[in-house]
Amino acid sequence: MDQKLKAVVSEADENLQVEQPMEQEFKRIITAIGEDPSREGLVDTPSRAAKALKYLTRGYEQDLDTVINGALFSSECDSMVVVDHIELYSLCEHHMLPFTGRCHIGYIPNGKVLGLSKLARIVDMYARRLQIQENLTQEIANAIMEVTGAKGVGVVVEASHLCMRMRGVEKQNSEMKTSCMLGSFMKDKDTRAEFLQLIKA
Ligand SMILES: Nc1nc2c(ncn2[C@@H]2O[C@H](COP(=O)(O)OP(=O)(O)OP(=O)(O)O)[C@@H](O)[C@H]2O)c(=O)[nH]1
Ligand SMILES: [Zn+2]
Repeated sequence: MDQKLKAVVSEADENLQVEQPMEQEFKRIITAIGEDPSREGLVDTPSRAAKALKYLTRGYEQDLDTVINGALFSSECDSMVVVDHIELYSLCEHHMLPFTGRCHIGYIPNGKVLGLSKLARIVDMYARRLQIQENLTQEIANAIMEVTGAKGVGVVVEASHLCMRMRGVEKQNSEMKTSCMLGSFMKDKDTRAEFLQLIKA
């Protein structure tokens, strides 16, 4: 490639980088809040912020099949399996501010158990999207039911929302607790009680 063409291609590359839509939007936001996006400390901020937001919402690029990666194993186990205190980081869909907390999962297998880490990966896949906590809880439970065909699934999420702490009503200590019980966890109160007891312990 001759020098002139190289220069044109390199300039086009630069423009392409600058014109990444999310970066452009962050530049506009920085301007809208009264800051100068060209000042030294902020020059790279639009691209950093875009990268961070893409990371925080990477769940949109994932699907259940890829996340599970075939880690579903035959098992005779028909007792409750509980994995608790799976930390979660999400963004509330109303303010796009973080909510963070823990997810507790229980299920009763029906011939198949799921790779342990995959429960946490399912939580992440749905948490790393714009969410409300109620839907997040339900989506996690439905996914586990769909993938394992379990006799029952229970999911409890406890989370603290920055939109309630840093702004708005500014309540620092309240947590939202949501649950979704499916199959035997819904129908059988002893199963539900066993699950709730296990996650309390
Ligand atoms: N149910 C539910 N509500 C949420 C969640 N995250 C944020 N919210 C609420 O969404 C509501 C949005 O209410 P609006 O009145 O439209 O927005 P707002 O003026 O910013 O509300 P305030 O937060 O009360 O200042 C607020 O009550 C938030 O607390 C969530 O995960 N679940
Ligand atoms: Zn919010």
